[in-house]
Amino acid sequence: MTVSFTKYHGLGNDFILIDNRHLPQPIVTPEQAIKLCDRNFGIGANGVIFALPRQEQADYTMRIFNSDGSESEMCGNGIRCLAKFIAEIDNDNKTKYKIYTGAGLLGIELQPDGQVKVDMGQPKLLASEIPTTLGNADEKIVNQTLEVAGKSWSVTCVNMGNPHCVTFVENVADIALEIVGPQFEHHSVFPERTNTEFIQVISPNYVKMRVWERGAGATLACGTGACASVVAGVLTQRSENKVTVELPGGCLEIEWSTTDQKVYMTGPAEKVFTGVINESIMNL
Ligand SMILES: N[C@@H](CCC[C@H](N)C(=O)O)C(=O)O
Repeated sequence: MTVSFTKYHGLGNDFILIDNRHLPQPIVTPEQAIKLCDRNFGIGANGVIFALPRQEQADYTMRIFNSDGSESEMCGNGIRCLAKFIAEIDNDNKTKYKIYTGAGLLGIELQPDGQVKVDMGQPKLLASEIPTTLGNADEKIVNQTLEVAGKSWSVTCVNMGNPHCVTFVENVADIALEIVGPQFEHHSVFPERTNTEFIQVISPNYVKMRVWERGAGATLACGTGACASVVAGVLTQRSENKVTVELPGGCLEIEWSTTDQKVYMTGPAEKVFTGVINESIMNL
């Protein structure tokens, strides 16, 4: 069995895109995804994304496996890459798509300057929705204390389809990501693990972010994480609702709309190369 793929990235958060239009289930298994994401023995990526047949009123369904083989409900940088990939394989002049994800039906717009704008939906904020056992199930987790790696952190939790734990710090450069990141990810208060964002507020509409992703580790950018961070910034009165988020891979423009309470993300997505996966890798 041979499988064709296209490699894309959104601010250095990189993905293997698979045309899965003919089948409702991913044609690559989680075990194969781990191998494909390996930077030495595979193609190298933070995850594998599938363009699956439509569901409900969507044009397509998106699914994503992280580089550790776990599945996520949603991926912000990935959905921008998927939109460009779909435009390429459909080869039409459409600029608007509806994509069904684990966060529901999301609207995407390819903009004339090459950027992609995504309606990321409304954030979920209750502890039971994150999910986290920090605090009561029916309350928001805002500025709550969490002990991680022998230190007390003030955290705010946001679900953007996937779980996020946001913490504001003096200087993101000081965070020992490889040490604290895994301890947040696997903390017992997060039954489905968590993505963790470390945020330094430069001004009310400009923040710096570093991220430790569930199932992928330190990445150069995380779209859902940038959205969660702006929501957390508003909830804790540290930022405005329209913010430039600077990540190691570049900047995303995020707005938490006061009109429809949805989060809007605008950023780039770039094709890198196409290829065919060797049969021996698929057979593991
Ligand atoms: N990088 C992504 C998020 C990918 C999924 C995440 N690791 C998870 O398991 O929830 C983004 O850009 O949002």
